[in-house]
Amino acid sequence: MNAPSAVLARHGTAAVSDALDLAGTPGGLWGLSRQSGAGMVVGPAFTVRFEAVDPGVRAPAADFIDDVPPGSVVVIANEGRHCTVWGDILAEVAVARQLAGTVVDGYCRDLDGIRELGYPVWARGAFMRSGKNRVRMAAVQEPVTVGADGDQLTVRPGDLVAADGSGIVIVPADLVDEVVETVTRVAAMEQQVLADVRTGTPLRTARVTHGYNDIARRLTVGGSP
Ligand SMILES: O=C([O-])CC(=O)C(=O)O
Ligand SMILES: [Mg+2]
Repeated sequence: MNAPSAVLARHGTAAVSDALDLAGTPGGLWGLSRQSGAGMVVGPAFTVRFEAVDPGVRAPAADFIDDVPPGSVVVIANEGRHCTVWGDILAEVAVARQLAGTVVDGYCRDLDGIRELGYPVWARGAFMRSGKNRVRMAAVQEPVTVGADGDQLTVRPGDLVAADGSGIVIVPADLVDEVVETVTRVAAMEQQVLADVRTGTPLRTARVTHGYNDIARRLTVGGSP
């Protein structure tokens, strides 16, 4: 894990999201939640895009996993289609390759096996219907569009993916240094608020003292309320 990833990994996605709000950039990936694994995962995105095939057209399972560098987070754009593009065989290879985790804008299967492996996966949910002959891999390592309900983001190869129990945040590669600096300040401010309330200061006072709500002052871009 490189230095910026290690800093972000010390904080949660909430602090990273607040830092992106301050940068005026939407980063939260709507509609996906953790399916397996634990803790905070941070790593550069390795992107994969799937497209639907017409009925009757043969489409084999996608072979990309052997090319993913260790430490990466695989980000699979499957537009929430009702078929899977991730399962326990892929997860076992991912563990062996020391990948950080997988984010599927769609569904995964073999979830019990993936949980036994302890491999971190985020997805819209679990569903067992195969993607074979329903979707095919259309691109790897190109920008992809992900997110449900029209609340979408572009993820570019090498953007940092940070994910925990609250969901996934995408940090654009050119904002990593700024976000690392801001997230450290956001987390320090929250620790000061907590320290004050633990010694009896009313929360409203502690928030004013430490500028808790200033965090929203540049929240002007993107992200549904
Ligand atoms: O076809 C899939 O969705 C992947 C799969 O089951 C596996 O990796 O075990
Ligand atoms: Mg399987």
